[in-house]
Amino acid sequence: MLSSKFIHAFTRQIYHTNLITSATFNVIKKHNSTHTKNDLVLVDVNDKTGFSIVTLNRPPVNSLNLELLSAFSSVLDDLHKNNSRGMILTSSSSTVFSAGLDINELYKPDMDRVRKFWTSLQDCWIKLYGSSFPTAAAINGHAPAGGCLFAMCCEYRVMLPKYTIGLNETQLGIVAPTWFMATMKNTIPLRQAELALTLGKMFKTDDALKLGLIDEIAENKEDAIHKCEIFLKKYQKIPQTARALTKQSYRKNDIMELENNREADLQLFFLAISDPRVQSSLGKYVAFLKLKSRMKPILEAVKFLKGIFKSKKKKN
Ligand SMILES: CCCCCC/C=C\CC(=O)SCCNC(=O)CCNC(=O)[C@H](O)C(C)(C)COP(=O)(O)OP(=O)(O)OC[C@H]1O[C@@H](n2cnc3c(N)ncnc32)[C@H](O)[C@@H]1OP(=O)(O)O
Repeated sequence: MLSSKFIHAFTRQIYHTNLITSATFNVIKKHNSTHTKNDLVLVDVNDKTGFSIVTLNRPPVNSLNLELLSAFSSVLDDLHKNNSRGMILTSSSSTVFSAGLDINELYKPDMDRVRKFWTSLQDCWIKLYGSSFPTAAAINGHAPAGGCLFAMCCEYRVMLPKYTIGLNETQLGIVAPTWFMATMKNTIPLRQAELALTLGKMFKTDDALKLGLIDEIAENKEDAIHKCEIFLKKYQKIPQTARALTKQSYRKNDIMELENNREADLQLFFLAISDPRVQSSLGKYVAFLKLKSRMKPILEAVKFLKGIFKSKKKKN
């Protein structure tokens, strides 16, 4: 049975897709520009196609903190209100799509802030996974955990070579929420999803393609965006309402599961982050990331010297 909340959402959806006229959309087209949401999320509407390129812009790695999630949630609202023709999600970093949740929000959290943080994450997932407009991800860098989640929420994924993507939570000693798992189950075969989730596996671009976790590989960011546009254009001939309702029907059980249990999900999250073992795992992980970051110049120097040594050996 559909909850009354969801039926309302559907009715609203029909209202939006049918009754928001193209005149509304033209207003946006006329004022076509790059909008910013505190600079953390950039929105660029393409005049010709009507597609919005939404760029996550929180250097260095687009880790999802409360402010970034709030800005993204508000962008998703705007796209919905403006009856967007389609969205392409990407990143301003040249090597990272998104590093997932900001570990600093989870490690020794302030309880008031972390409540808002988790609620914002729930909001973003519900809005993105259930969006009325079609979505594609141009994955121009690594996409672990929450980064992979947002990419999987989109209906199409194009990724650049030699990066990694996956839900790696178990490797951090944490459990991905059921709605993260549901999103993966909607993307790759069930058995593969179970293995990927329990192993916390990160897939290289080629393997992600074989698995169906991504749909295409692109040469560079521009090519990825172009491929996403080709995908979105396929919907131009399909009546909007039929497309939107079909997508939402397909995803409604997962969405309703969270919609109906948001407080319980929040309490489960509180329970997890209050567990000393989880805090200890997160503490070690924060330290590991910091050490890895500091070691980078040394590792790069070693790599450089190895290269020189190899080429000298070849000459001899
Ligand atoms: C607890 C209850 C249950 C909750 C359920 C939670 C569900 C989802 C959880 C998550 O999403 S947890 C996040 C998981 N993310 C990761 O494991 C990714 C970690 N990061 C990386 O692997 C790498 O940073 C990268 C993304 C591959 C990029 O590598 P690169 O070499 O380009 O950059 P780094 O030098 O590693 O990092 C730069 C800088 O960013 C900091 N940082 C990286 N990731 C995060 C993060 N997720 N949160 C916060 N900060 C992050 C890293 O420490 C460096 O900082 P500085 O030391 O330079 O200050």
